[in-house]
Amino acid sequence: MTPDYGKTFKHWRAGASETPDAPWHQYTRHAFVEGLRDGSLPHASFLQYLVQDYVFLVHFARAWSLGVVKSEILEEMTVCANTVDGLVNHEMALHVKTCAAVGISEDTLFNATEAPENLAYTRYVMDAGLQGDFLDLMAALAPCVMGYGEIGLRLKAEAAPNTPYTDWIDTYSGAEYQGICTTVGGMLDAAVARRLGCLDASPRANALQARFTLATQLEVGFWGMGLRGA
Ligand SMILES: Cc1ncc(CN)c(N)n1
Repeated sequence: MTPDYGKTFKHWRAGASETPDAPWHQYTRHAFVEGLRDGSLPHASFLQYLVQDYVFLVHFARAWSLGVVKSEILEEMTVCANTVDGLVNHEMALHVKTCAAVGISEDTLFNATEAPENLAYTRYVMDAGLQGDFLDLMAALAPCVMGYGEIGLRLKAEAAPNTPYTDWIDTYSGAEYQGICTTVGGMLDAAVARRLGCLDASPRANALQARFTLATQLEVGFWGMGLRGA
């Protein structure tokens, strides 16, 4: 079942599910994800993904901070600031703890060299926010937030009992992360209504959908990097 993260996400998700190659499906059902689910993902692949993902989250926290800058009202600012807190102080704790257990320090994580797929994704999102307005930024950020929420919930329900990746699954299916998805989804609906009225009828609908779909494709590339090795 698709989680309810608001009607804007539902609309964009549908838009990324209708094209022949269905980027949303490729993202949320990627072989990397299925490897987390059934436990077949090699641990070395998981670790090198986590190292890249730590750096990814540093840049995503920067992009959500840009959301504070581009907010028009305090409620938007609050959600963006709380999301930065969630990324930096909670989600990244998974990466730090898992990597520390195999001797990878936080310093090593912070200074890791970015893989091209990582660089492309994070800088695309940052550029969407710098070049565009709050909604351009949110359309590029939404697949990251909600996609992992959707994946986390599905894997929580479907994971093999002996998968070694339960910490990862619990992080993204847990109340804290799910709360962020729901709150961001609600804020997004209000932000769209405030700026565009009805999303469907807006002349910006296609451009925003294109941003969401491209960010989804960049998520697919990120999983691919994880499987291949950075
Ligand atoms: C690449 C990627 N996309 C999304 C998430 C979830 N915040 C993440 N940690 N990494």
